[in-house]
Amino acid sequence: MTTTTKGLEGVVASRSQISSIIDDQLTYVGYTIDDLAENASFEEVVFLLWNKKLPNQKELDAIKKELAENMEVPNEIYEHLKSYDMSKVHPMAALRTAVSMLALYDDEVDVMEADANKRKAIRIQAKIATIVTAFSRIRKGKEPVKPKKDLSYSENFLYMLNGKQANSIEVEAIEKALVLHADHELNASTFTARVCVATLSDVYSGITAAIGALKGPLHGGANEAVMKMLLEIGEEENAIPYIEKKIANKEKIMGMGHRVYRTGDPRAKHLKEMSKQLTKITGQEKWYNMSVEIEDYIKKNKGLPANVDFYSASVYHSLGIDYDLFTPIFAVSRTSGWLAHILEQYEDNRLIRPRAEYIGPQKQKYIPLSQRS
Ligand SMILES: CC(=O)SCCNC(=O)CCNC(=O)[C@H](O)C(C)(C)COP(=O)(O)OP(=O)(O)OC[C@H]1O[C@@H](n2cnc3c(N)ncnc32)[C@H](O)[C@@H]1OP(=O)(O)O
Ligand SMILES: O=C([O-])CC(=O)C(=O)O
Repeated sequence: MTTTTKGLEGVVASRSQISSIIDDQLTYVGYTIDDLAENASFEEVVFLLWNKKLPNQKELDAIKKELAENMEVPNEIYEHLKSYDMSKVHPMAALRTAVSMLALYDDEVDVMEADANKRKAIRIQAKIATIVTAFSRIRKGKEPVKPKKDLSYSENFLYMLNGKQANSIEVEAIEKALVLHADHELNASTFTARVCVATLSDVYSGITAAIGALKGPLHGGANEAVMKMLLEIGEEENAIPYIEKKIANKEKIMGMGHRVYRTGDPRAKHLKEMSKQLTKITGQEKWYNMSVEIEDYIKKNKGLPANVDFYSASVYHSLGIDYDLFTPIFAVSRTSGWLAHILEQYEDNRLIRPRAEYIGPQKQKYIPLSQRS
């Protein structure tokens, strides 16, 4: 064994037909993220990622119907969510547990045939939106709202979150955010999902593991951290002194930098524009202005670009969403990508098992407990 690459940087660990990042351009099955963000619905993207082709009208109607019809979750999940001490539970921890729990109510959980796995994919994608929104309502002392079969995925998400039908601006924003976050090659949580199911473990295990990986602040958890930072800064004039202090203390600025992108994250410009428009509509321009100042400063002084998590923070905040729900919303979207990768992994599976370079002590002699200092 020779080379070790810390963090597996630059290591190509899998082949995939789902999404690519080439020369800082992101595509899903060869369609640019710009094209999809401007034109595609979330359901179209889900179909695309799972079937490697865009749906025709009949296929789109079918997947929309299947998702809407499978959104309800077993009562036991609601009861479990209601049993938590909400002052202590992060929604990503609740989501991780609830998705794992869903497996207990799926009769096909260990049926490993391709068709059964696709049916489970629909059920998980449908139900994850319900779990996130139910958690949010329950902790506010409200009853969960049942999904409506005639609403789209994004409409249902907002309907279940707020208990009323969303306006077109809100739906458009969530739809675009879901499209932008759906897949991203072999990011940490997707790799986690693939490693998990490559043991031939079930789909629910793969998604549960992926949620755990997304939760961390170096990955999906960064969008929540960005909003906390903006709130801590408070006013535009505090932004640069705050950032300068962090940089002087060698702290990282959340939402900045990326393992793969060098010139910029192609999703960030869409979220930046959304942030500009939404903060204007809602009279909260300071979050956008502050974000632009920070982005410019970090680009100039550290050469780092904003990533997908940076402007999504002010987008979700201007929609009135609690900041600890930002990463769960990322998970709702990314579930579509995780599922695509899980299905792809099963199609041509081999156990994923790299090696470690041992750098610990060698040839030690066992010392009996009584002789140890
Ligand atoms: C959806 C997503 O997962 S997108 C990423 C979300 N994560 C974040 O936004 C967290 C902040 N960003 C980071 O921590 C990193 O940029 C990562 C984890 C995204 C990528 O990291 P890596 O490629 O592993 O870079 P690494 O962490 O090794 O940093 C390399 C150098 O850049 C610096 N750096 C990287 N990101 C940042 C940042 N956000 N702020 C300040 N400095 C940074 C590091 O301090 C380090 O500097 P040094 O060489 O002087 O020690
Ligand atoms: O690809 C990565 O490393 C992180 C990322 O941007 C994502 O998962 O969307």
